[in-house]
This record gives sequence, structure tokens and C-alpha cells, in this order.
Amino acid sequence: MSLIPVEEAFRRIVGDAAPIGDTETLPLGEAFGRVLARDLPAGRSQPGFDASAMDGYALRSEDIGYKPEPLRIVGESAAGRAFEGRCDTGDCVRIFTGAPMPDGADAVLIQENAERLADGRLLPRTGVKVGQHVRRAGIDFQAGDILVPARGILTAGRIALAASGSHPTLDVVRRPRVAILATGDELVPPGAPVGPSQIVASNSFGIAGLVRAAGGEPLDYGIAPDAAETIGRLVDRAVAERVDILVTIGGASVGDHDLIGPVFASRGVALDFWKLAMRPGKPLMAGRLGPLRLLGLPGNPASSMVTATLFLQPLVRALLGLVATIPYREGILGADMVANDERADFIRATIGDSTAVVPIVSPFGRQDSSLLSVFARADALLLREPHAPAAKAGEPCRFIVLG
Ligand SMILES: Nc1nc2c(c(=O)[nH]1)N[C@H]1C(S)=C(S)[C@@H](COP(=O)(O)OP(=O)(O)OC[C@H]3O[C@@H](n4cnc5c(N)ncnc54)[C@H](O)[C@@H]3O)O[C@H]1N2
Ligand code: MOO
Repeated sequence: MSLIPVEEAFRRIVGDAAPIGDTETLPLGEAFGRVLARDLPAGRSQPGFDASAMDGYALRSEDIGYKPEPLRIVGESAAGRAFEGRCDTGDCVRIFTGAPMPDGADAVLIQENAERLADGRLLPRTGVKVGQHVRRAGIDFQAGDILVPARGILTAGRIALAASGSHPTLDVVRRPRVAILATGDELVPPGAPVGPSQIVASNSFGIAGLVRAAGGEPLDYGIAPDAAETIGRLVDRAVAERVDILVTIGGASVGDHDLIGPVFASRGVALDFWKLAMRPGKPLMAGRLGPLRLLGLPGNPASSMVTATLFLQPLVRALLGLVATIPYREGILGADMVANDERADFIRATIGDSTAVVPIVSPFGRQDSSLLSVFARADALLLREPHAPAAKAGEPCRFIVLG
């Protein structure tokens, strides 16, 4: 079996993923980070009235031209309590930031530029231009403006904008449901007694974190022994629960206990087994069972995390209707690198707390795919392209930020 390039596998896994159509309505306070289902029009204009931008005096600018005369202070306009009267020639109104402009006034003189006279009148010290320190109604947005476009991620700023547009709830795209199934007779859950030749199952927790970070909802399907019947029941459960993606971990290689393929075959699925031109993460499975997508990740901890970063996270984003790419960035090599073979290397690395404009990406010395302690220290995957020639520290490189 020839090695499939990373880009080819990405295209086959993510390329045809159509956004899911289901939506749900959430209170604004729970919508952070979710994906908006449809365009969000403003329910009102902001500000809803001409408002003062400063503390001072609302007045008619023509009244304080070349040689300002004292003005009568005829009232007060505060935020939430407008002045009901008019500001006529020779009048001014005490006003505070955010308060409605009184009728007749066209500018605000800041209080630092005026003097209260002993007789209670106001002596302007400077002139003002028409509209000075006035926020016109609707300068932020007008009723009906689209505040957030469909499929926009609800960032902190957008949530605040939606609130300002008077939306107490938002329609968001349902999070893609990702069932995660660890397989292997040797696995026990964290905290359970670990017998001889057993290991603690760790990958499901890491993959769940990556799913969450991409905007999906992880569902823990636990640990299945290497028994076709059990694995088959869990596949049936994924179909019945209408999950979007079933991720299996382990059993992706060529061993005698690799049952995922036969189980899927028994359900009528043609599962592709690929050997990818990448390291870590050579063996990978992918297939479809109706609307259910299947992704079989290799069992080695770093291999499963790297393949999930490259293929599962973009797949989740594609199902949300978001741009789905492998998010490479430009950096500078922090160490000399030897020439690479035919597999793309995703080297656990750190960009440390470098303040350089272009990040310096430094590989860790130990790269065995079983080493979670190294993966957990890594904040970047340094890419070495297939057949990349030897490179010196300081040369450009590409990398992926790990979240
Ligand atoms: N003859 C060959 N042997 C192997 C090949 C190969 O091409 N020819 N590929 C190697 C590569 S590369 C990888 S990666 C592994 C992948 O194997 P599997 O996906 O079948 O994974 P397992 O054999 O089930 O497990 C590998 C390793 O990872 C541990 N593991 C499994 N699941 C978990 C989990 N949930 N949490 C923590 N650790 C887990 C498992 O105990 C094994 O130690 O195959 C190579 N072999
Ligand atoms: O995926 Mo295996 O990637 O080289 O340990």
C-alpha cells in the first residue's frame, strides 16, 4: 500500500463535509464560542437618540462664536433622564456622558472649557463646532443592520453586539456530536487498578479536548475490548444516537486484534485503511455509514493527538460551516534539522514565550509517538515536509499551534 500524502487524506476526509443544518436557541449568556445559525439583524438603532459623548453643557454652537457671552443654564440631562424642555438661543443644559441631547442644542462644550459664574450662569471659554461631542443616533448600527453574519463564531465582541441589538437569545448551529471509543484489551480507565501488561487509557480525554476546542460535543463511548460483538454494539449505538462522527482509537495498524474494519464491514461499510505519509500517525481509517462519519485514529498517544489535530478538528469545523484548513503558520527554525524522508514530520516543539514577531519554533529532542509528557509540553507542531533538505536554525519553517 503506497503512502497517501497528508493533503490527499485531508481532502478525502474534510472535502465533502456539508454543514449540519440543525440549530438550537440559547440564552445570550450561553452562546459564547458557538456558531450563529443565520444572519442577526439589529432589533434597534444604537444609540437610539443623539447623545452626549462628554460631561459638560449642551448648547447652540452659534451662541459661542467669536466672543462668547454667558449662557443661562436651563436644566439638566443625565443618562436615563432626559431634559424635557428646549435649548433656545442664549440657553445651555448641563449634560452628562450618554445623556440625550436636548432639542435645540447642536453641540457639547466640555466642562473643563467653561466657568460657572457667581450668578449661576455659564461662561464658555472656547467655541465649539456643530456636532462636537455629539454621538448621532444610529452611528453604531441602525435597526435592521446585520450585526453578525450567518456562520459567524460568537466571539466576546459579537455577543456584546448582539446584546446591544436587543437579542436575549441566539439561534446557533448544533455542535457536531463526536463519539469517542477507545479500543484494546490492555486499556483500563484512569484510577482503576492497572494489571500487568495493562495501560491507562488516556487518548479519549485528549481527543475530547480537541473536539471541544474545535466547537464539537465529545461523547465518551468508553473502552471496548478487542471483541467484535462489543465494538459492533457501540457502532450501532452511534447510528441510533445519530452522532455525527465516531472516532475510534487504536487497532488502526496491521495487528491480529484490529477488529474495527471487520466490524464496519459487517454493517455494510467500506472502510478505507490508509497509510499516511506522515509521522506520527501513519495508520488511519476513514469511512461513512449513512450520515455517520467514521475516523479511526492510531493508538499511540502522540499519533492520535496529531491526526486528530490535522483531520478531526477541521472536520468538526467543516460540519459547523466554518473554514476548515490545516492551520499552518510561518515561523523560524529554532534548531538545525536533518534532511527528511518521504513522510511529513509533525515534530513536537515549543514557541516558548518568545516575543519575536515571527515565532521561533524549537523541536524537543525526544519524538517517540508514545511520549505524552513531551506532547503535553509542546505548544506547536513543527512541520518538516516530505523530502525536506537539511535546514539550519534561523531558516523559515511552518508550524501548527497546539491548543
Ligand atoms: N508491523 C507494523 N507495526 C506497526 C506499524 C506498521 O506500519 N507495521 N505502525 C506503527 C504505528 S506508526 C503506529 S502509530 C501504531 C498504531 O497502531 P494501532 O492504531 O493499531 O494502535 P494499537 O496497536 O492499538 O496501540 C498502539 C499503542 O498505543 C496504546 N494505546 C492504544 N489506545 C490507547 C489509549 N486510548 N490511550 C493510551 N494509549 C493507547 C497501545 O497500548 C499501544 O501501546 O502501530 C505501529 N505498529
Ligand atoms: O503513528 Mo506511528 O505514527 O509513527 O507511532
